Amino acid sequence: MSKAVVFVTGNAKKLEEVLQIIGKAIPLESRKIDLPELQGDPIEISKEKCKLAAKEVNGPVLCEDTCLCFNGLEGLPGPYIKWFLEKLKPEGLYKLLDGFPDKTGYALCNFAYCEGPGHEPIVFVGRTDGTIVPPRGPRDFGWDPVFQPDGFDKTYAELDKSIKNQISHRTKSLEKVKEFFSQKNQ
Ligand SMILES: O=P(O)(O)OP(=O)(O)OP(=O)(O)OC[C@H]1O[C@@H](n2cnc3c(O)ncnc32)[C@H](O)[C@@H]1O
Ligand SMILES: [Mg+2]
Repeated sequence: MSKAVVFVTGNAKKLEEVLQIIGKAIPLESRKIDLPELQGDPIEISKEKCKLAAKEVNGPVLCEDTCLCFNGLEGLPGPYIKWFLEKLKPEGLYKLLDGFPDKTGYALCNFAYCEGPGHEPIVFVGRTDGTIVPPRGPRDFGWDPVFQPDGFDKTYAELDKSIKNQISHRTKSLEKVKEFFSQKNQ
């Protein structure tokens, strides 16, 4: 019998969303491990992160790395959003764009799957475009208060969770992950 896939993250809110989105489509175990915050290209970061996770778990793993990219800043903060958010808080993220007329941006979620140590990870990209706005809504998950997805007049934080989970960067990436597992298990 194949080993269960372990989803590795140190972020409880991420895990909560992942479980809501995938339901029973993929039987997952989760493991709370704080993986290093790597630098570089988002795809490469998620691959390297996944290799480290596979080593820790010594078996098949899924992990993901999330970016918030500002078009006015050529894609930054991107994979460094965690530190920007931690230091500047949601207000400061919006203020970063002072002097930059383009307030558009996108949320990126790159899931990566690795069969185990020594295997090359596969990456599944999910992207949702939107606008960076002054913070509105609850503050319980990251930069949700400053991201207003295209086609909505509410931020991720203000939207019902069920709506966020229909349109989010994470959902789009996980749709590809689900497709991959359904092919794999045929
Ligand atoms: O252990 P991992 O999975 O790496 O968890 P993390 O919290 O370190 O997550 P990332 O390295 O992917 O950094 C992404 C940052 O963006 C935040 N974040 C991730 N997904 C988000 C979402 O859907 N909405 C708002 N903020 C999000 C998260 O809290 C981090 O501050
Ligand atoms: Mg991280």
